[in-house]
Amino acid sequence: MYKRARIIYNPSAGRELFRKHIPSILEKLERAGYETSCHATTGAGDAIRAAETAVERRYDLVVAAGGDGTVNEVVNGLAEKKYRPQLGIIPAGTTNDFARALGIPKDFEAACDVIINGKTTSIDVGKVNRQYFINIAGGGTLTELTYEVPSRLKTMFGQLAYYVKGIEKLAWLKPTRVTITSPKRVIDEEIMLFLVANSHSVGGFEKLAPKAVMNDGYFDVLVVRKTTMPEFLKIATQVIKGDHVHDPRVIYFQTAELKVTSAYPVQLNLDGERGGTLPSHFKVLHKHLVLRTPPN
Ligand SMILES: Nc1ncnc2c1ncn2[C@@H]1O[C@H](COP(=O)(O)OP(=O)(O)OP(=O)(O)O)[C@@H](O)[C@H]1O
Repeated sequence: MYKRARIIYNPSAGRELFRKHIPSILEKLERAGYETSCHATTGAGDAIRAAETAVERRYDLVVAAGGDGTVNEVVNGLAEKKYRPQLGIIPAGTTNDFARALGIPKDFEAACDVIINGKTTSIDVGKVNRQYFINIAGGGTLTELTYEVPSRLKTMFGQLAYYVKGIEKLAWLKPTRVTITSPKRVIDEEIMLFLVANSHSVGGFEKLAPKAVMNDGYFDVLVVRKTTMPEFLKIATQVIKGDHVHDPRVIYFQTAELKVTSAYPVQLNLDGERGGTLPSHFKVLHKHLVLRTPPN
């Protein structure tokens, strides 16, 4: 019996280089025994629909080729369904945090080899209200910076655009009072931001949530309490080594479930994309998706 693979790619992702590699990627997958077809996404939300269609058509494998935004949309198209094809990732975006956390190579061909020859790993998926995330969710003023960089600017300057915009945005970071309720603890105070991580690698920081494991059934929650801006910047510099989790202004814990509410309109960010506003109910869906990952 032959197998079928659907490549869902974002032609505008990253430096728009993926399209040129399609013939060789198709060849590789066909040689590995997959009858393969492609879907080029047309705009926001299209990868969700494409993934839903791949479920209906009973594909064995869905390959998400793009950045974290595309991977997030594909996950949103698969996560709700009873039958879920396996997921492969080709990191073709500006930000490929999730692929990096999994150790998937940046080279398209090498990433395709991982899909073909790698192992299958069941990983947790985060559910927040009616949406899903695979890498990280966050709330607070700082997390708004990711969607304020126009797409063209990102194509030209890549990651650099984030940092320039990020520095500008830091001045706008405002503490907000939120209530975070998990089975073991309640936090009710003014905070700078909160992060709910499934993996340890976010925004190029390998140790943002140092204890996070993608299939342990838990989120790693990081809360930065109200601080002054110089203090906040000091915490930010500690992130490089993972020392921030020991800072008294940082709360770090693991939980499979939490609720976050606020009397103020706090924006949510899911895998770098806009995710609505609080209140939010976060739940781990343990080992919910099967991914193709590098052998070690
Ligand atoms: N054909 C298209 N043209 C423009 N935008 C698109 C197209 N297809 C999808 N998109 C949008 O592009 C967004 C970003 O995609 P993706 O993450 O794959 O790339 P990226 O280069 O890493 O960008 P980002 O860093 O913003 O995530 C997606 O959320 C999607 O809504």
